[in-house]
Amino acid sequence: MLRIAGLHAAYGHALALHGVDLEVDEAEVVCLVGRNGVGKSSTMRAIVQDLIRVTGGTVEYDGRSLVGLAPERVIRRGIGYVPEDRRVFASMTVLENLRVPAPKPSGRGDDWTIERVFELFAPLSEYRHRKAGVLSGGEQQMLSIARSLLTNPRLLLLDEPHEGLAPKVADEVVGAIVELKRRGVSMLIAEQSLRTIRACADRVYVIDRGTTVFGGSAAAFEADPELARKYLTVQ
Ligand SMILES: Nc1ncnc2c1ncn2[C@@H]1O[C@H](COP(=O)(O)OP(=O)(O)OP(=O)(O)O)[C@@H](O)[C@H]1O
Repeated sequence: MLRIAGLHAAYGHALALHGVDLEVDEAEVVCLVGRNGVGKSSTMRAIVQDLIRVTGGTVEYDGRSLVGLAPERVIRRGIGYVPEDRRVFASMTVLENLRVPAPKPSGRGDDWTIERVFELFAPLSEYRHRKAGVLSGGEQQMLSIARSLLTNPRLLLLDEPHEGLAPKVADEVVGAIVELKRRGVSMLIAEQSLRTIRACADRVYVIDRGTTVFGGSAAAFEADPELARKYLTVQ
């Protein structure tokens, strides 16, 4: 469904990506790994056309190019994006945050509703009238994912969903990712650890200094411990 080939992208004149190749197929979980600053977030931004400018290569979703679209049009095509900084509205309650996205019917008859996202993320249900700004990092992460689900994405981009979370909370987020996979949501997840790869990845791409240096099955990635040693921060 998502095909990126020979992607080059820049912030102003500063080239951040020069040769990213990756694919995500229907119902697949794909992990994008690499150390700090190698271009994982930039790749996600180049998909949603946010902040960064594509200067070469192709980014196609369902066979059509995303390059040059406004970010909201990319989202309307069925791509959900949960950035690293989560971007919840701190002064609004959990419920008010969840009422922000304009619902887009999926046409598949299994649309997400606020009550369904509360089933997936029980703490959000409990804190529905609390201001988002006082939630823990893990709860804000859940809120950001929940809000994105309400647009009924077929593909969800998660940028380092465990960043800064305590191990137990990170496990809860992984649990939700596994459940989303079970429900057929395709995901591209930026990662610096083996946690999600072990829990649910089908495929892994490694980025180093703006270029894809490995692409293969999660089993092939795990079979070569040198890859994790060289390109992951947490093993
Ligand atoms: N808004 C920006 N303006 C200019 N350069 C940027 C911007 N964001 C990132 N960069 C640069 O782009 C390169 C790739 O950064 P990117 O954030 O994509 O890496 P990353 O793999 O996601 O790492 P991290 O985990 O630190 O976010 C880095 O050299 C970074 O300094």
